Order: sequence, then structure tokens, then C-alpha cells
Amino acid sequence: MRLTQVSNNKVFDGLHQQYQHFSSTLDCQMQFAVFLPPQAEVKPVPVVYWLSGLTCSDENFMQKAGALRMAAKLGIAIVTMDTSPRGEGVADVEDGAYDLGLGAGFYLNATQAPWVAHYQMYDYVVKELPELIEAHFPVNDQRAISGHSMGGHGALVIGLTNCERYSSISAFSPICHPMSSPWGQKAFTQYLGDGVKKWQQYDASLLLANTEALIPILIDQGDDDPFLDMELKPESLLKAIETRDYPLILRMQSGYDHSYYFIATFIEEHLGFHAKHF
Ligand SMILES: N[C@@H](CCC(=O)N[C@@H](CSC=O)C(=O)NCC(=O)O)C(=O)O
Repeated sequence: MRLTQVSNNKVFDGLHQQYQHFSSTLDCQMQFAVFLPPQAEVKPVPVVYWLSGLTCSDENFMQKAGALRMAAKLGIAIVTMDTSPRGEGVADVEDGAYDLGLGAGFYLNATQAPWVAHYQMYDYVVKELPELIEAHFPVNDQRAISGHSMGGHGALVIGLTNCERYSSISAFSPICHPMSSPWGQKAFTQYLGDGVKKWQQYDASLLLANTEALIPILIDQGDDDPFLDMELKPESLLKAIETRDYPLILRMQSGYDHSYYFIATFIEEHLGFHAKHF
């Protein structure tokens, strides 16, 4: 598979690089970014896959989260990707809404026209991207997954449905029960149609209630987040595990909102959490 390098910058003795490639899963050109810590010069390192939220590209996290110093110290690679397929011929909404279409792939495999042709972000994140990363970069097969908001939903769903592939999951302000949130209902109706069975495959609260694997999860949620009550609903995750002992830590953080300022405040603790479980 051909990779075209878009940028290459030294940072904290490691490298931040961006690449473009043709994705056969999404049937379009995609861009991703990788941070390689200095330890990757001498041995393969573990990887945290970061899934961003609505409107983001590979750049938001790398530029705003302040994660790279700690990733360099811990010897962890970080991979970020776009939040939807892009380019000519890729379906989008006509009203310019930010919560559907471009920048809003919801990390699922669409089944409905016109989205089905390109919106296959679940398979891209689970299969194609890690295969590409593991073939071209000095990383080992230890993986963790993390994300924010729509990306927190993606991290929970992908981690919970692929427990053998990831050693831990973390999330900031995730959409925890998309079947009961306006963002989730809009996206699932468009991408998946009306069938409740298909929706259930992508609802973290339902998946958590039914999983037998005990993959460790850390979630931070600001209590001053404007999306908390309507869209995010972290209490539904607690309800899903109320009758058993599941290794989920949900921290309500006083005064924090939905922004990357919040993520920057706690990202080092998330990297430490993943490092402990590699
Ligand atoms: N008014 C915002 C709405 C979109 C937004 O808040 N996006 C968040 C993720 S929300 C859930 O998935 C985000 O990460 N934005 C990018 C950033 O760098 O902060 C808008 O249009 O951006």
C-alpha cells in the first residue's frame, strides 16, 4: 500500500508525521497522523488509537491535546485519523449540519444509501488502519483505543466489540447511549436505517451490559459540559454494569466543559492508564 508523506516534524525527541493513502475500505483518499516516540528508534512500541469528535480531522488532537510530551516519556505511539471519508463523490448533507456526513462518520459501517458507498469507518479503524500502521511503522501489537465525544462513542464501541485487539479503552465526554441521544438517533437513522438490531451493535451501553470480557475502561466527563444531559448520558454506562463488578472508572470532573482544554487537562492520566495495561 502506498503512503504519501504530508508532513514530518520532530517533537519531544520523537516524530509527528502525517500521511495520505487510498483506503480500499472507504474507497477514497484518507489522511492520518502518527506520533512516534523516541523509543521507536530502538524497538517496536505500543499504540494508542485516538478517535476524534464531530467536525475533526487527524489534526485536532495532535495540535490541541498536549499529549505528545507524556507519550514520548512513556514510549507510546499515537495514531489519529479523519472522522469520516472525504473527497469528491463522498456523500454529505445539503444543509451544512455538522453532525452528519463529512466529519461525522460515527465510526460505524453504514448500510443505507447514499452513505453505504464510503461510510465504513468501523472497518477502517478496526482493520485497515492498524494493518497499515503495523506494516509501515515500528509498533508492536499492543493497542489501546481512546476518543472524544463521537470519538468516545467510537472508542467504546470498537474496544468493546474487539476486546482481543485492545488492552484498554478510555474516553472523554463520550456519547454513551447513542440510541437515546439526538446526535445518535439522527446518525443511526441515516446510516443504518430503522432496524433496532443494527443500532444495538453500535450502542456502548448495550454492548457493555452484554459483554463478558472485562476490558478496563477510564472515562472523564466534565459536569459543565453543555452536551452532558441530552447527548452523552454517562450514567447509562453505570446502569449497564450495576449488577456486576466491571473495571470501569467514570470520573465526573467539576467545572470542565466539552472542549480540548478539558482533554488537555487529563490526557496524561489517560496515557498512564493505557501504559499500565499494555
Ligand atoms: N460548534 C462546534 C460543534 C462541534 C464540536 O463541538 N465538535 C467537538 C466534538 S463534539 C462531539 O463529537 C470538537 O472536538 N470540535 C473540534 C475542536 O477542535 O474543538 C463546531 O462546529 O466545531
